[in-house]
Amino acid sequence: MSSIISREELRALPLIQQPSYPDRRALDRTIDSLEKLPPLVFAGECDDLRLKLADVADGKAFLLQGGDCAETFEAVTAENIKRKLLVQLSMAVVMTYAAQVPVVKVGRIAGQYAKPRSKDTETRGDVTLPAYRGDAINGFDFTPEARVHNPKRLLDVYTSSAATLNLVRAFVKGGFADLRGVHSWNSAFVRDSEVEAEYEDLANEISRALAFMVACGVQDDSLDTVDFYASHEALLLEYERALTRVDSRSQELYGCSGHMLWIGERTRQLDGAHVELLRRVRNPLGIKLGPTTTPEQAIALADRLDPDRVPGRITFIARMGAGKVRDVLPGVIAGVEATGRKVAWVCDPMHGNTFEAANGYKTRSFADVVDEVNGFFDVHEQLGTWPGGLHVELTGDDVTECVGGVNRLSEDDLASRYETVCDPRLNRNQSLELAFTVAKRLRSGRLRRVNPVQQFDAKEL
Ligand SMILES: O=C[C@H](O)[C@H](O)COP(=O)(O)O
Ligand SMILES: C=C(OP(=O)(O)O)C(=O)O
Repeated sequence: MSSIISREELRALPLIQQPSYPDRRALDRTIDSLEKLPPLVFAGECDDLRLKLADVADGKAFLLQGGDCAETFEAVTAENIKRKLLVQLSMAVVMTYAAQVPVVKVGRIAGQYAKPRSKDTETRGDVTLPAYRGDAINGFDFTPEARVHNPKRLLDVYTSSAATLNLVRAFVKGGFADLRGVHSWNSAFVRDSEVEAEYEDLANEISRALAFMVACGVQDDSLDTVDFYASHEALLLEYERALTRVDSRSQELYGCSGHMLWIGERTRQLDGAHVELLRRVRNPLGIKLGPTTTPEQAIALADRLDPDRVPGRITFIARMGAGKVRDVLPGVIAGVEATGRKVAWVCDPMHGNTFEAANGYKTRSFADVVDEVNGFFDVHEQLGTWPGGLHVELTGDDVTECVGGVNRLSEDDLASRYETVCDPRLNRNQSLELAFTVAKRLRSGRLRRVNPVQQFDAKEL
């Protein structure tokens, strides 16, 4: 059984991508407060998600993990939370119905407030200031005051995450996610594209199928609610350590800041502090794998973080880029599979496909995103392994941050609604379009070999 790492032990480890607080005593006071606060999630919920991810690893379910690149405190409003949920529920229903595979729903939500950055500073004209590292650390405004690293923000992360989780739980358990409302999930938006028409057709089909079930006397309460889990990058070691708790049932440790925690591409060093912290907790873990990943690295990470090979513990999130996925991913998958270990393989088609547009906006092309997703499916088809899921930066809003997609956004369009504080997200239409792309690949691939009726579980809709 693992023990909670002490503050001193943690601070002695090789730390990267961490804030540099000018006032260490203020940090300690904040950590004292966080340690006393209740956990944000219950260990049993983390176990439930781990079991569902074991099904993903086993080829029996598909993971949809999505949300903002960086959440902000300002955006914690009922309307924003509702829209984030709606886009993910809509995507999940597209994939579930079209592909007839249960979709495990996990948000990049209620904790995604810290960002690793390529550079410590940002320069505008002749002014250079600390880079914005997420609301957990400093402010987005380009002023010296806002950019100071302030530990008190960690308490705002806690309260914002708690408020978000509270509403998410109320929505998904309180009738908002009732499948019979599938039409209304998108009705708040103007219907202006082919992808929305495609969604409307699918919603009609689902409504007819439900009416048919009712006519046959099938009344299933499990259609009323869904399970929706929270995840974020466990980047801020002081915060994650302070929210580590002992589960009273099992005496095991859990990271209680979110159900699923992931380790980023920049902080997955085998002997680094992030791996050390997360190896001690029992949550399901994501590990980002970029284009330089070797099979040996992936195997070593899995062995270190999951020596007991607990089903559902490890999700490898490949973010290799459209140009590399077909070359690099097969060796990594083959290497890990050859050890006999079962992990969930998930595609993040965002982080390997970022570029700067001619007008200076950081963007991604929807065509590259689709190409990486297709590459991911191609690789799994060739290897006979299960393409277990999708990890995307997205929003339910009609922003203009990624070029292309059904509305054919150009680089000139980016300025009109570029709202992300870090990386560009798919907007609502691009997200739905991607869901249809994935659904088609799922339907035409692995599902040819299984009996869809055996896979169908109404609870997972
Ligand atoms: O989301 C991922 C990283 O935080 C982000 O891509 C870093 O962006 P940068 O290269 O602009 O620092
Ligand atoms: C920083 C992120 O990704 P990566 O570690 O893959 O760059 C992220 O998903 O927010």
